Amino acid sequence: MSTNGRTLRLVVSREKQDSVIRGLYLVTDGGERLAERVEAAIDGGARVVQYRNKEGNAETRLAIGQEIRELCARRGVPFIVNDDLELAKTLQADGLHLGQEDGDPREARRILGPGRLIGVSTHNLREALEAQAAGVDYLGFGAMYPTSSKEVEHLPGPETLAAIREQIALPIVAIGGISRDNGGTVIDAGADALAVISAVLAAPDPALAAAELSLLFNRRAAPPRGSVLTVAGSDSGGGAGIQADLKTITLLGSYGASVLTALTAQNTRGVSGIHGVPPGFVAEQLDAVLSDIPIDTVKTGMLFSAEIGAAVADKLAEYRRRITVVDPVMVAKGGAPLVDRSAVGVLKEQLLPLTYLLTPNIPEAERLTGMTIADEEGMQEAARRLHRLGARNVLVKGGHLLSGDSVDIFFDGAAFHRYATPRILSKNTHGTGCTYASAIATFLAQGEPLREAIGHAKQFITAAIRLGHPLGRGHGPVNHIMAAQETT
Ligand SMILES: Cc1ncc(COP(=O)(O)OP(=O)(O)O)c(N)n1
Ligand SMILES: Cc1nc(C(=O)O)sc1CCOP(=O)(O)O
Ligand SMILES: [Mg+2]
Repeated sequence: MSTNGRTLRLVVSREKQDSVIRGLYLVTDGGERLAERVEAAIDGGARVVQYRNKEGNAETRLAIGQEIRELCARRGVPFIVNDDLELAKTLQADGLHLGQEDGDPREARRILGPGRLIGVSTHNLREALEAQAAGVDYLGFGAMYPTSSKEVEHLPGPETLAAIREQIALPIVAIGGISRDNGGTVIDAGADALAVISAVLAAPDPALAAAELSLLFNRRAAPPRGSVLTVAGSDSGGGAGIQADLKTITLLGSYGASVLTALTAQNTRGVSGIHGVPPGFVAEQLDAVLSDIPIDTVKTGMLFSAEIGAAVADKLAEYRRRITVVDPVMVAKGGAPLVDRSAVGVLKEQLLPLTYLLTPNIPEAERLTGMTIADEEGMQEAARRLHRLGARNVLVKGGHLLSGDSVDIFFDGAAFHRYATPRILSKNTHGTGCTYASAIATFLAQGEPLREAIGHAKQFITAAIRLGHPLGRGHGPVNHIMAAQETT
């Protein structure tokens, strides 16, 4: 592997835990702007790139291969060629991937020489054991699910992967129909890497798609699993804000870091004073954390002013944070305003386009859209409008609608999903929104796909309200610790 002109020999280890074959393994498609999309996927977290080109003449395949080869060398990402041993040699690839009909891996190893990665496509235990005996460095195994990217003859699925896992010591790269919603299941079945074409390269934002898939591997991390940065205000009463966020993140099993945007003198009865943190110091806190600590997801709460909102948006963009849950805090439980009018404008113009999931309650959704929301249909329309304003995904929380179950409406730009739990009548609901959004950010950081993370967080917040603290003379806090014990 050559990087910046220096030639670094790729250290190939066949020990599974030391192998570079892990995480998101991107396989190229035949589309336009391939290098641009591959680089975006690398930005998002792709750790290996396989150049797979079944079309075009030799000259075209070589030219495109050279472009991707140079990109991978520049970014320090292993570059593997599919099918074609000669092309792998010409491009000085870091490895070669062979199908069952693409030649003998032993011969490929002899010709490519030591220190190159050799992988073989397998579809059942016999093929897997044969490849392992032939001394390859990793196995492809598929297809996991039906796919439109290839005519597959075999569909062993994650169940068969789980069944062969214990007999295979090599890294297993699962492939076929893998997406953000099913990738977790494939990892749980034993895959060390997810090979993906269309879920990343055909996505409107390949970097975000790669980030979502890469995050799934935190399912395997040791505790504290995943890291969450909360950017919010301090609630001296401890029930909401940074305090609620860090309790939630920690009690659910992740690592929490925090950036303060404001100090509030607050208790269960309301807010008696607010001091905003100087925007430049909010930016300085964000630099301190994001320049040093590997943060998986970000959750924002009270931003207080337009200047602070702009500083947060600038830093999220600068550090390319893609998985950000934005809880558009506007009013405290007791009715005190927590943002000024200009802050709402910055939230809409600068923060929403950087938002992975927006979690407004009804009043916040009404303020952001100018609508009046009286029922689920209104919630759906609000979600559509907020998605059009730039939020990738929207969860409109129905807690303020006073009838029936507590229903939240999710929209991802294509489909709606309804989360309903029994409504719990309690006055001890201080910090509900902060806690819910932090729980979603935490479960995302732990490698749960978005819709699963929301459902898990909905169960958690419902328990936290049900077990709420009758603390103080006003709205008591939800019960983070007992809810965590019940839902983790
Ligand atoms: C990791 C990985 N697994 C499987 C494949 C499939 O390769 P392909 O050349 O498309 O088909 P076969 O030759 O294996 O039948 C792959 N490219 N990468
Ligand atoms: C290239 C390939 N090989 C498979 C196998 O089962 O060996 S499935 C497949 C297609 C993978 O594309 P997508 O991520 O778009 O489903
Ligand atoms: Mg092949």
